[in-house]
Amino acid sequence: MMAIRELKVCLLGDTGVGKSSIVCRFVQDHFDHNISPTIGASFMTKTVSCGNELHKFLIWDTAGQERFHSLAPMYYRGSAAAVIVYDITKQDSFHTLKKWVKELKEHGPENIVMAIAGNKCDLSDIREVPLKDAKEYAESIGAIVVETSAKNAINIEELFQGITFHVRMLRGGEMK
Ligand SMILES: Nc1nc2c(ncn2[C@@H]2O[C@H](COP(=O)(O)OP(=O)(O)OP(=O)(O)O)[C@@H](O)[C@H]2O)c(=O)[nH]1
Repeated sequence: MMAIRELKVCLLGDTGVGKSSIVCRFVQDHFDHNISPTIGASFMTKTVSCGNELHKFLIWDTAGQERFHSLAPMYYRGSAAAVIVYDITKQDSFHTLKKWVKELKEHGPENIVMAIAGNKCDLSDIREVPLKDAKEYAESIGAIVVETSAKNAINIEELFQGITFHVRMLRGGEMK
């Protein structure tokens, strides 16, 4: 029998950056132009095989609207990884991302793997955040960084593979 390793991941970031869309693309390989803003948080799972193991992602997709901010600790506590999402066409959302990183560093679990996702890379013609800025920032905080498009299915699998890889390294090759 294959071992199942569970991995709790939460998504954080400004409203409208595409957190739910990233999860929906990853879990259901689907994209919805008319997706509604998340209320509170939503939970989904996806199990992928990796070598001789099964990895079960337990994914908490939080609501980005400011009125739900105080709920976030319930979801990032106990997470092995946080995906912090910004929209490459909105500088403000990159600023919000930095606030989330600060909060995670102050109140999040020690050793949480942070992955920065610059979403909506299909809209690079109206980009406001240069990839270079995101890379420099990610490096300064020891985070993974990737530009994604939930719409066009770009780098979504890679994002979660990167997370698995880094969580594995932190756990000394073992996904417990
Ligand atoms: N062009 C483009 N649009 C996207 C992409 N991802 C999401 N969107 C659109 O952006 C809008 C917001 O997406 P959501 O997934 O609801 O964003 P969210 O971050 O979950 O928002 P909250 O639930 O309010 O926190 C929707 O209209 C999506 O269709 C993408 O990769 N490219």
